[in-house]
Amino acid sequence: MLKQPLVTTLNLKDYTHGTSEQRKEFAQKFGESLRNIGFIILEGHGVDHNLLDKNYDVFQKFFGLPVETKSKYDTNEGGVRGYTGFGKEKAKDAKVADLKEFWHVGQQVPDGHPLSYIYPKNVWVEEIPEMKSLNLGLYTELERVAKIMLEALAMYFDLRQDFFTDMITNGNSIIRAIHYPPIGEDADPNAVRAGAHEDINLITILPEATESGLELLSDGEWHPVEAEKGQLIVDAGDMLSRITNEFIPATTHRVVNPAGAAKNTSRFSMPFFVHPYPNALLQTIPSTITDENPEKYPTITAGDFLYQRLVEIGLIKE
Ligand SMILES: O=C(O)CCC(=O)C(=O)O
Ligand SMILES: [Fe+2]
Repeated sequence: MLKQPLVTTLNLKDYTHGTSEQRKEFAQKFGESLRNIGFIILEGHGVDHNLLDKNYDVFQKFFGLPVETKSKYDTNEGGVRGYTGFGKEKAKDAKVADLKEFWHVGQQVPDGHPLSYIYPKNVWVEEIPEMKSLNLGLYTELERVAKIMLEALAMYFDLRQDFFTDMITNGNSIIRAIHYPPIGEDADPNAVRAGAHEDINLITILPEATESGLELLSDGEWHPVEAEKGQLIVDAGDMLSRITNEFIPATTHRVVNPAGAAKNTSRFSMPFFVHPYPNALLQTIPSTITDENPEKYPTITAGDFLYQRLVEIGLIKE
């Protein structure tokens, strides 16, 4: 018998263009796959490959700038906008920092919007003026896909259609463009590109990275997760796990260091972390509370939960 792949591939067109039966089937498979392994691979999402390529181009240009130039864009705003240099972030409970530098693009709300006083402003790079519209175009597209996925998830849980999408409208979602440089001779032998961790947010959408290395942990074993060109990887984070009373796991994953000649190659990725707005309540979905699985977590706001986790990973000092 053919071995089933660990991570299920789904086609979003079955939901966006399908009959009501196909939509239901998509929602069912999506929910079940997240439930089983916390990850799926997505096709048919309509994100233009040119847009992804062009974003990779500008991010590579940015990370190639001299350190002094990049540092101008380090806002020290808890690492949530602009540039964060090497050695700042480590996985929760890890002893050494990850081997990466990154760039964050957050939600844009109009001036005067209540959240405009809460969200730090995005930072744009003088040296690469085309970066702004490309990054915002990518943000809009990944947010569009996120909303469809979360609408399907609401169907899976028999919730009103906009249960999750209301939470992420003007949400604190963020694109994180990451550069993992070549592994130098002087690298700390204990340091990895991204240490084992769970994502903090509801779901994460990961366009395919420029190199392999992503792995997920299942039944105590690490398994590579590879997306082909044009596919997106989608995984569940702690916030989703929390409000589903751990019915959906936030699966642990990591990015391993390459071996051999690949050591000399940089790796770039650009996950989109889908977050609720800060005052949204992370409250257990009632249907996930049963006699065998009593409610595990008290209600907390998304903002308070995020703050706790950013302290744990070293991006905010208490
Ligand atoms: O770089 C990747 O492929 C994944 C990175 C990741 O898991 C994260 O930043 O949370
Ligand atoms: Fe992650």
